[in-house]
Amino acid sequence: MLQLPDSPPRMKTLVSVDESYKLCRHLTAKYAKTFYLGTLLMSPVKRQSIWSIYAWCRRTDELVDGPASAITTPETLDLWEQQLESIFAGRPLENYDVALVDTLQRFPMDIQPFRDMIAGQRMDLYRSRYETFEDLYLYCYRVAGTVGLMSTEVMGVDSTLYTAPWHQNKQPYLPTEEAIALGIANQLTNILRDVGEDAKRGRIYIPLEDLEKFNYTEQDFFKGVVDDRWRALMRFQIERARQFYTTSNQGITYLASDARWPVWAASMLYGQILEVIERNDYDVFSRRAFVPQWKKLRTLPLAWMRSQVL
Ligand SMILES: CC(C)=CCC/C(C)=C/CC/C(C)=C/CC/C(C)=C/[C@@H]1[C@@H](COP(=O)(O)OP(=O)(O)O)[C@]1(C)CC/C=C(\C)CC/C=C(\C)CCC=C(C)C
Ligand SMILES: Nc1ncnc2c1ncn2[C@@H]1O[C@H](COP(=O)(O)OP(=O)(O)OP(=O)(O)O)[C@@H](O)[C@H]1O
Ligand SMILES: [Mn+2]
Repeated sequence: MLQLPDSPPRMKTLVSVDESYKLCRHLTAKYAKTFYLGTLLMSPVKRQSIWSIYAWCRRTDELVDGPASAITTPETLDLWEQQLESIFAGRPLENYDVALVDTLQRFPMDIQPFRDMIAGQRMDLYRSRYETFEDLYLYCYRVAGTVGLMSTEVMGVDSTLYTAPWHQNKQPYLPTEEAIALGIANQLTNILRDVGEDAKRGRIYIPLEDLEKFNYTEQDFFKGVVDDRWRALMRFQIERARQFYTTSNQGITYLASDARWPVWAASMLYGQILEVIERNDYDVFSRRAFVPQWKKLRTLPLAWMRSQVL
Protein backbone atom coordinates (compact mmCIF):
# COMPACT_ATOMS: atom_id res chain seq x y z
CA MET A 1 0.00 0.00 0.00
CA LEU A 2 1.14 3.51 -0.80
CA GLN A 3 2.74 5.01 2.27
CA LEU A 4 1.75 8.65 2.59
CA PRO A 5 4.23 10.92 4.37
CA ASP A 6 3.07 12.41 7.65
CA SER A 7 1.19 15.58 6.93
CA PRO A 8 3.44 18.61 7.45
CA PRO A 9 2.74 20.64 10.58
CA ARG A 10 -0.27 22.82 9.92
CA MET A 11 0.88 26.38 9.40
CA LYS A 12 -1.38 29.04 10.79
CA THR A 13 -2.56 31.45 8.13
CA LEU A 14 -1.63 34.94 9.21
CA VAL A 15 -3.03 38.33 8.25
CA SER A 16 -1.42 40.60 5.66
CA VAL A 17 1.23 43.15 6.62
CA ASP A 18 -1.31 45.98 6.32
CA GLU A 19 -3.83 44.18 8.50
CA SER A 20 -1.16 43.45 11.07
CA TYR A 21 -0.14 47.13 11.30
CA LYS A 22 -3.84 47.93 11.82
CA LEU A 23 -4.00 45.52 14.74
CA CYS A 24 -0.88 47.12 16.25
CA ARG A 25 -2.34 50.57 15.76
CA HIS A 26 -5.57 49.63 17.56
CA LEU A 27 -3.67 48.11 20.44
CA THR A 28 -1.57 51.27 20.81
CA ALA A 29 -4.60 53.56 20.64
CA LYS A 30 -6.43 51.44 23.20
CA TYR A 31 -3.65 51.20 25.78
CA ALA A 32 -1.57 54.34 25.47
CA LYS A 33 -3.29 57.62 24.89
CA THR A 34 -0.10 59.57 25.50
CA PHE A 35 2.21 57.59 23.22
CA TYR A 36 -0.46 57.16 20.59
CA LEU A 37 -0.83 60.93 20.39
CA GLY A 38 2.96 61.15 20.01
CA THR A 39 2.95 58.67 17.13
CA LEU A 40 0.31 60.67 15.24
CA LEU A 41 2.95 63.40 14.88
CA MET A 42 5.36 61.05 13.07
CA SER A 43 5.75 60.29 9.38
CA PRO A 44 3.51 57.37 8.30
CA VAL A 45 6.33 54.82 7.99
CA LYS A 46 7.89 55.63 11.37
CA ARG A 47 4.49 55.81 12.99
CA GLN A 48 3.42 52.34 11.97
CA SER A 49 6.78 50.87 12.92
CA ILE A 50 6.48 52.37 16.39
CA TRP A 51 3.00 50.80 16.65
CA SER A 52 4.48 47.39 15.86
CA ILE A 53 7.12 47.85 18.57
CA TYR A 54 4.52 49.15 21.00
CA ALA A 55 2.33 46.11 20.37
CA TRP A 56 5.21 43.71 21.05
CA CYS A 57 6.21 45.59 24.25
CA ARG A 58 2.62 45.77 25.46
CA ARG A 59 2.02 42.07 24.86
CA THR A 60 5.25 41.29 26.71
CA ASP A 61 4.13 43.47 29.62
CA GLU A 62 0.66 41.91 29.64
CA LEU A 63 2.20 38.47 30.25
CA VAL A 64 3.21 39.57 33.74
CA ASP A 65 0.89 42.51 34.35
CA GLY A 66 -2.36 41.71 32.57
CA PRO A 67 -5.38 39.54 33.39
CA ALA A 68 -3.60 36.37 32.20
CA SER A 69 -0.57 37.03 34.41
CA ALA A 70 -1.78 34.51 37.03
CA ILE A 71 -0.88 31.69 34.65
CA THR A 72 2.44 33.15 33.50
CA THR A 73 5.48 31.14 34.59
CA PRO A 74 9.18 31.47 33.73
CA GLU A 75 8.50 28.87 30.99
CA THR A 76 5.88 31.16 29.43
CA LEU A 77 8.59 33.78 29.08
CA ASP A 78 11.00 31.18 27.65
CA LEU A 79 8.43 30.44 24.94
CA TRP A 80 7.91 34.16 24.38
CA GLU A 81 11.65 34.51 23.88
CA GLN A 82 11.61 31.69 21.32
CA GLN A 83 8.78 33.47 19.53
CA LEU A 84 10.98 36.58 19.51
CA GLU A 85 13.85 34.63 17.92
CA SER A 86 11.43 33.48 15.26
CA ILE A 87 10.34 37.08 14.56
CA PHE A 88 13.98 38.10 14.16
CA ALA A 89 14.49 35.16 11.81
CA GLY A 90 11.67 36.57 9.68
CA ARG A 91 9.09 33.95 10.71
CA PRO A 92 6.06 35.53 12.38
CA LEU A 93 3.98 33.14 14.48
CA GLU A 94 1.05 35.42 15.31
CA ASN A 95 -0.87 38.15 13.56
CA TYR A 96 0.73 40.95 15.57
CA ASP A 97 4.21 39.64 14.71
CA VAL A 98 3.75 40.15 10.96
CA ALA A 99 4.11 43.94 11.28
CA LEU A 100 7.17 43.66 13.51
CA VAL A 101 8.88 41.39 10.98
CA ASP A 102 8.17 44.02 8.32
CA THR A 103 9.49 46.80 10.58
CA LEU A 104 12.69 44.84 11.24
CA GLN A 105 13.27 44.52 7.50
CA ARG A 106 12.88 48.27 7.11
CA PHE A 107 14.83 49.18 10.25
CA PRO A 108 17.30 46.41 11.12
CA MET A 109 17.65 46.24 14.89
CA ASP A 110 19.65 44.50 17.55
CA ILE A 111 17.67 41.74 19.29
CA GLN A 112 19.34 42.40 22.66
CA PRO A 113 17.04 45.22 23.86
CA PHE A 114 14.06 42.95 23.14
CA ARG A 115 15.65 40.13 25.16
CA ASP A 116 16.46 42.58 27.94
CA MET A 117 12.81 43.67 28.04
CA ILE A 118 11.77 40.05 28.60
CA ALA A 119 14.41 39.80 31.35
CA GLY A 120 12.84 42.89 32.95
CA GLN A 121 9.38 41.36 32.87
CA ARG A 122 10.89 38.20 34.37
CA MET A 123 12.00 40.30 37.36
CA ASP A 124 8.33 41.09 38.03
CA LEU A 125 7.68 37.36 38.44
CA TYR A 126 9.94 36.99 41.45
CA ARG A 127 10.59 40.46 42.84
CA SER A 128 8.31 42.84 44.68
CA ARG A 129 10.94 44.98 46.41
CA TYR A 130 14.06 46.91 45.34
CA GLU A 131 16.68 47.59 48.00
CA THR A 132 18.64 50.32 46.24
CA PHE A 133 18.19 52.71 43.33
CA GLU A 134 20.85 50.72 41.49
CA ASP A 135 18.57 47.65 41.67
CA LEU A 136 15.60 49.68 40.48
CA TYR A 137 17.64 51.25 37.70
CA LEU A 138 18.37 47.82 36.24
CA TYR A 139 14.64 47.00 36.21
CA CYS A 140 13.82 50.38 34.62
CA TYR A 141 16.54 49.94 32.01
CA ARG A 142 15.15 46.56 31.05
CA VAL A 143 11.46 47.43 30.83
CA ALA A 144 11.75 50.99 29.54
CA GLY A 145 15.32 52.05 28.65
CA THR A 146 15.18 49.30 26.03
CA VAL A 147 12.09 50.94 24.48
CA GLY A 148 14.17 54.09 23.99
CA LEU A 149 16.81 52.06 22.12
CA MET A 150 14.22 50.32 19.92
CA SER A 151 12.41 53.58 19.14
CA THR A 152 15.62 55.42 18.25
CA GLU A 153 16.39 52.84 15.56
CA VAL A 154 13.11 53.74 13.90
CA MET A 155 13.22 57.47 14.43
CA GLY A 156 16.77 57.79 13.16
CA VAL A 157 19.40 60.44 13.71
CA ASP A 158 20.01 63.67 11.82
CA SER A 159 22.99 62.98 9.57
CA THR A 160 22.92 66.48 8.02
CA LEU A 161 24.41 67.79 11.27
CA TYR A 162 27.68 66.05 10.44
CA THR A 163 28.23 66.55 6.74
CA ALA A 164 29.66 70.07 6.96
CA PRO A 165 33.29 70.29 5.73
CA TRP A 166 34.56 71.41 9.17
CA HIS A 167 33.36 68.19 10.76
CA GLN A 168 36.26 65.78 11.14
CA ASN A 169 34.15 62.88 12.21
CA LYS A 170 31.29 62.32 9.78
CA GLN A 171 29.63 59.74 11.99
CA PRO A 172 26.38 61.08 13.42
CA TYR A 173 26.14 61.22 17.20
CA LEU A 174 23.94 58.41 18.52
CA PRO A 175 21.96 59.68 21.51
CA THR A 176 21.89 56.28 23.18
CA GLU A 177 22.30 57.48 26.74
CA GLU A 178 19.59 60.10 26.22
CA ALA A 179 17.18 57.58 24.67
CA ILE A 180 17.65 55.25 27.62
CA ALA A 181 17.21 58.22 29.96
CA LEU A 182 13.77 59.01 28.53
CA GLY A 183 12.71 55.42 29.09
CA ILE A 184 13.98 55.57 32.69
CA ALA A 185 12.28 58.94 33.27
CA ASN A 186 8.99 57.55 31.98
CA GLN A 187 9.26 54.39 34.03
CA LEU A 188 10.08 56.31 37.23
CA THR A 189 7.06 58.52 36.53
CA ASN A 190 4.91 55.46 35.90
CA ILE A 191 6.06 53.96 39.22
CA LEU A 192 5.13 57.12 41.12
CA ARG A 193 1.74 57.37 39.40
CA ASP A 194 0.91 53.71 40.07
CA VAL A 195 2.02 53.50 43.73
CA GLY A 196 -1.54 52.81 44.95
CA GLU A 197 -2.28 50.20 42.30
CA ASP A 198 1.01 48.40 42.97
CA ALA A 199 0.53 48.56 46.76
CA LYS A 200 -2.73 46.62 46.32
CA ARG A 201 -0.66 43.87 44.71
CA GLY A 202 1.88 43.95 47.55
CA ARG A 203 4.51 45.66 45.40
CA ILE A 204 6.89 48.49 46.29
CA TYR A 205 9.03 49.83 43.45
CA ILE A 206 10.37 52.84 45.38
CA PRO A 207 13.79 51.75 46.70
CA LEU A 208 13.62 50.63 50.33
CA GLU A 209 16.82 52.59 51.06
CA ASP A 210 14.85 55.75 50.21
CA LEU A 211 11.93 54.81 52.46
CA GLU A 212 14.44 54.37 55.26
CA LYS A 213 16.15 57.69 54.50
CA PHE A 214 12.84 59.46 55.02
CA ASN A 215 11.89 57.40 58.04
CA TYR A 216 8.86 55.99 56.28
CA THR A 217 8.09 52.31 56.88
CA GLU A 218 6.58 49.54 54.76
CA GLN A 219 3.64 49.50 57.18
CA ASP A 220 3.07 53.22 56.50
CA PHE A 221 3.22 52.44 52.79
CA PHE A 222 0.57 49.73 52.89
CA LYS A 223 -1.64 51.93 55.09
CA GLY A 224 -1.29 54.68 52.46
CA VAL A 225 0.00 57.26 54.95
CA VAL A 226 0.43 60.68 53.30
CA ASP A 227 2.29 62.90 55.73
CA ASP A 228 5.36 65.14 55.66
CA ARG A 229 7.74 62.15 55.54
CA TRP A 230 5.91 60.78 52.51
CA ARG A 231 5.77 64.18 50.80
CA ALA A 232 9.52 64.66 51.27
CA LEU A 233 10.15 61.15 49.94
CA MET A 234 7.98 61.84 46.90
CA ARG A 235 9.68 65.19 46.23
CA PHE A 236 12.98 63.33 46.19
CA GLN A 237 11.65 60.71 43.74
CA ILE A 238 10.14 63.38 41.47
CA GLU A 239 13.39 65.32 41.42
CA ARG A 240 15.28 62.16 40.42
CA ALA A 241 12.83 61.45 37.59
CA ARG A 242 13.18 65.05 36.38
CA GLN A 243 16.95 64.69 36.16
CA PHE A 244 16.43 61.84 33.70
CA TYR A 245 14.01 63.99 31.66
CA THR A 246 16.66 66.73 31.55
CA THR A 247 19.30 64.32 30.26
CA SER A 248 16.95 62.87 27.66
CA ASN A 249 15.77 66.23 26.38
CA GLN A 250 19.37 67.12 25.51
CA GLY A 251 19.43 64.20 23.07
CA ILE A 252 16.34 65.09 21.07
CA THR A 253 18.18 67.58 18.88
CA TYR A 254 20.31 64.72 17.43
CA LEU A 255 17.26 62.83 16.20
CA ALA A 256 16.01 63.06 12.62
CA SER A 257 14.11 66.33 12.27
CA ASP A 258 10.73 64.65 11.75
CA ALA A 259 11.13 62.70 15.01
CA ARG A 260 11.81 65.63 17.31
CA TRP A 261 8.24 66.85 17.68
CA PRO A 262 6.76 63.46 18.68
CA VAL A 263 9.58 62.80 21.14
CA TRP A 264 9.30 66.26 22.72
CA ALA A 265 5.56 65.64 22.95
CA ALA A 266 5.99 62.22 24.58
CA SER A 267 8.56 63.61 27.03
CA MET A 268 6.49 66.66 27.99
CA LEU A 269 3.20 64.79 28.21
CA TYR A 270 4.52 62.03 30.39
CA GLY A 271 6.44 64.57 32.50
CA GLN A 272 3.19 66.39 33.23
CA ILE A 273 2.05 63.42 35.28
CA LEU A 274 4.65 64.50 37.87
CA GLU A 275 3.06 67.96 38.03
CA VAL A 276 -0.34 66.39 38.63
CA ILE A 277 1.12 64.32 41.47
CA GLU A 278 2.41 67.55 43.04
CA ARG A 279 -0.96 69.21 42.59
CA ASN A 280 -2.62 66.22 44.26
CA ASP A 281 -0.37 66.91 47.24
CA TYR A 282 1.47 63.61 46.63
CA ASP A 283 -1.54 61.40 47.31
CA VAL A 284 -0.82 58.59 44.88
CA PHE A 285 -2.57 56.03 47.05
CA SER A 286 -6.18 57.05 46.60
CA ARG A 287 -5.98 59.21 43.46
CA ARG A 288 -4.61 58.44 40.03
CA ALA A 289 -2.58 61.31 38.56
CA PHE A 290 -4.10 61.85 35.21
CA VAL A 291 -3.58 64.51 32.52
CA PRO A 292 -6.85 65.43 30.77
CA GLN A 293 -6.94 65.15 26.99
CA TRP A 294 -7.43 68.91 26.47
CA LYS A 295 -4.24 69.59 28.43
CA LYS A 296 -2.42 67.00 26.37
CA LEU A 297 -3.56 68.71 23.15
CA ARG A 298 -2.52 72.11 24.49
CA THR A 299 1.02 70.78 24.92
CA LEU A 300 1.47 69.84 21.27
CA PRO A 301 2.19 73.35 19.86
CA LEU A 302 4.69 73.96 22.67
CA ALA A 303 6.38 70.65 21.86
CA TRP A 304 6.48 71.69 18.21
CA MET A 305 8.18 74.98 19.09
CA ARG A 306 10.79 73.17 21.15
CA SER A 307 11.40 70.75 18.29
CA GLN A 308 12.20 73.75 16.05
CA VAL A 309 14.48 75.69 18.35
CA LEU A 310 16.09 73.33 20.87
C1 LIG B 1 5.98 58.44 20.97
C2 LIG B 1 7.03 57.43 21.07
C3 LIG B 1 8.30 57.76 20.45
C4 LIG B 1 6.72 56.30 21.70
C5 LIG B 1 7.39 55.02 21.86
C6 LIG B 1 6.25 54.09 22.18
C7 LIG B 1 6.58 52.70 22.61
C8 LIG B 1 7.18 51.76 21.64
C9 LIG B 1 6.20 52.35 23.86
C10 LIG B 1 6.31 50.98 24.44
C11 LIG B 1 5.75 51.03 25.85
C12 LIG B 1 5.52 49.70 26.50
C13 LIG B 1 4.21 49.04 26.37
C14 LIG B 1 6.52 49.12 27.22
C15 LIG B 1 6.36 47.85 28.01
C16 LIG B 1 6.83 48.04 29.45
C17 LIG B 1 6.12 49.24 30.05
C18 LIG B 1 4.68 49.09 30.39
C19 LIG B 1 6.79 50.40 30.21
C20 LIG B 1 6.14 51.67 30.53
C21 LIG B 1 5.55 52.52 29.57
C22 LIG B 1 4.41 53.37 29.92
O1 LIG B 1 3.21 52.75 29.59
P1 LIG B 1 1.86 53.05 30.34
O2 LIG B 1 1.81 54.37 31.01
O3 LIG B 1 0.80 52.76 29.35
O4 LIG B 1 1.96 52.01 31.49
P2 LIG B 1 0.85 51.12 32.15
O5 LIG B 1 1.24 49.71 31.86
O6 LIG B 1 -0.44 51.56 31.59
O7 LIG B 1 1.02 51.43 33.60
C23 LIG B 1 6.76 52.87 30.18
C24 LIG B 1 6.74 53.91 31.23
C25 LIG B 1 8.02 52.91 29.34
C26 LIG B 1 7.89 53.92 28.22
C27 LIG B 1 9.21 54.21 27.60
C28 LIG B 1 9.32 54.85 26.43
C29 LIG B 1 8.15 55.28 25.65
C30 LIG B 1 10.70 55.16 25.91
C31 LIG B 1 10.79 56.58 25.36
C32 LIG B 1 12.09 56.87 24.71
C33 LIG B 1 12.22 57.24 23.42
C34 LIG B 1 11.05 57.36 22.51
C35 LIG B 1 13.60 57.57 22.88
C36 LIG B 1 13.73 59.03 22.49
C37 LIG B 1 15.09 59.38 22.06
C38 LIG B 1 15.84 60.37 22.61
C39 LIG B 1 17.19 60.63 22.05
C40 LIG B 1 15.43 61.19 23.77
N1 LIG C 1 -8.62 58.34 37.51
C1 LIG C 1 -8.57 57.12 36.97
N2 LIG C 1 -8.81 56.05 37.72
C2 LIG C 1 -8.78 54.83 37.20
N3 LIG C 1 -8.49 54.56 35.93
C3 LIG C 1 -8.24 55.59 35.13
C4 LIG C 1 -8.24 56.91 35.60
N4 LIG C 1 -7.91 57.72 34.58
C5 LIG C 1 -7.71 56.93 33.54
N5 LIG C 1 -7.92 55.65 33.85
C6 LIG C 1 -7.80 54.50 32.95
O1 LIG C 1 -6.50 54.03 33.10
C7 LIG C 1 -5.88 53.83 31.84
C8 LIG C 1 -4.72 54.74 31.69
O2 LIG C 1 -5.14 56.07 31.60
P1 LIG C 1 -4.16 57.24 31.20
O3 LIG C 1 -4.92 58.49 31.15
O4 LIG C 1 -2.94 57.21 32.01
O5 LIG C 1 -3.84 56.93 29.74
P2 LIG C 1 -2.95 55.83 29.11
O6 LIG C 1 -3.75 55.28 28.02
O7 LIG C 1 -2.39 54.86 30.08
O8 LIG C 1 -1.83 56.70 28.54
P3 LIG C 1 -0.40 56.84 29.11
O9 LIG C 1 -0.21 55.88 30.23
O10 LIG C 1 0.41 56.55 27.90
O11 LIG C 1 -0.37 58.25 29.56
C9 LIG C 1 -6.92 54.11 30.77
O12 LIG C 1 -7.39 52.88 30.31
C10 LIG C 1 -7.98 54.91 31.49
O13 LIG C 1 -9.28 54.55 31.06
MN1 LIG D 1 -1.22 53.33 30.45
